[in-house]
Amino acid sequence: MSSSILLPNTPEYKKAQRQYLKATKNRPATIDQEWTPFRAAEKRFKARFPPPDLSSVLDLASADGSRAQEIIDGHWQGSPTAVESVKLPLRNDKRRSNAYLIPAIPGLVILPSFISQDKQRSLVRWSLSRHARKPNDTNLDVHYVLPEAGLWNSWLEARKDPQKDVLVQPRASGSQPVESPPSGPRQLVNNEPASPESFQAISTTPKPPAAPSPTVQPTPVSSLVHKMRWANIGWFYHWGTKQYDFTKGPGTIDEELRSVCNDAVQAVDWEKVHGSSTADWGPKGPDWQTWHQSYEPDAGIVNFYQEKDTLMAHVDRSEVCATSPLVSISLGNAAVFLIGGLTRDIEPVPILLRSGDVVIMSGPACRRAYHGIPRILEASLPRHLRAEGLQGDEGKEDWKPYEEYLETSRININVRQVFPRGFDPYAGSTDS
Ligand SMILES: O=C(O)CCC(=O)C(=O)O
Ligand SMILES: [Fe+2]
Repeated sequence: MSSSILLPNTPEYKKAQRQYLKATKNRPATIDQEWTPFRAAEKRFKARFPPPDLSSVLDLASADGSRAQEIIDGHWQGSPTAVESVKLPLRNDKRRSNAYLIPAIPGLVILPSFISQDKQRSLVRWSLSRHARKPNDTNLDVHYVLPEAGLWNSWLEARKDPQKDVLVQPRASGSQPVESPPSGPRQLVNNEPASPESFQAISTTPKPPAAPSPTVQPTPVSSLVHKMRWANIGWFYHWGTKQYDFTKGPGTIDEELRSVCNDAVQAVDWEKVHGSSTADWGPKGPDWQTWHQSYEPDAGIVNFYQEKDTLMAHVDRSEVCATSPLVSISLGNAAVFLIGGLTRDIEPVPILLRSGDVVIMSGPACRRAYHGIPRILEASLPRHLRAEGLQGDEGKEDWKPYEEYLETSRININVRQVFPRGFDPYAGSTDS
């Protein structure tokens, strides 16, 4: 898709207009009155027609002269003043860059362009080639017998030799019996927020494996690669119960990723973020004073978005620690991020996230705030993620498949700390 959808009188714009008129012809005029403010915002930004107006979207990059080219190439632009933000210099930072606090969402910290261009490319490679494969679980594992080398690495081979674009077989095929969910009464999904008190109950809740779909068809590597939606990081997440499955062990956290997340948490002066907090931090009180020592990521997810994908409003409440920093890294195409409050009835704040931006969600108010991604901003891939943007010839050919994939994608690496300081999951208690 090209950026011409933004220009009236282009064939793309007119086509989107026709599709819109057709789709909305029979829609009752009052339909939007039933939507919560969060839902209404999602609808607004998701719309293909008219293309969303981003003037209400906070775009911190547009106040940064060093990102001017990135904004021009990325087509879409918000406003650096659309939402009130407060500049906070980073600690021990030679580049003299800043974090930004959003007073409407206490505990939300944005670090624009925190990840260098080199590091962005390295994290893209890590996500696709090294991480989204065994032993890490992906959305496709339950349904397909994925290639041993990992789907992405098989795709790299298939690009060079079409003979290698083999059919990936469904799990529920041939003589294999289809696994069915355990018999007996259906388990209610307990989506109560996790906490140290509920840890025992969470650990012992049965977590039956999901059943492979009996309807999926053998699918070539070349098309399955675009169906990858997520890959698990660290502690194993059980989607059926929306709880971590601690019986499967802690998994590993990649050292490069751990160090990026740690750098981000160390760069923030937490006293300035939470020093005057009046929020309820739970029975043990605020813990932000220890984050520079105690922050230790141990779980998370890599999200792979294709252009039309969205992530609906949700709260990540499965972590036993409900306050520690959640570090979220944006790579590839830009997106609109919405974050509101404890219910969907609170009007969310829209924020434009570009490749290399880091968002930290911390403290009780922010970690329990509804948030989501209603829009991937198509055609916004920055030049430094294109082969032509690489210095010299070295690595250009090698980068091409990543560029091609990113052209229509966004990757988000969302990293969490499940346990509070001093909590021993095997003893099931906190030292105090
Ligand atoms: O893609 C993003 O920026 C947010 C992802 C997210 O909220 C999540 O994975 O829980
Ligand atoms: Fe989330």
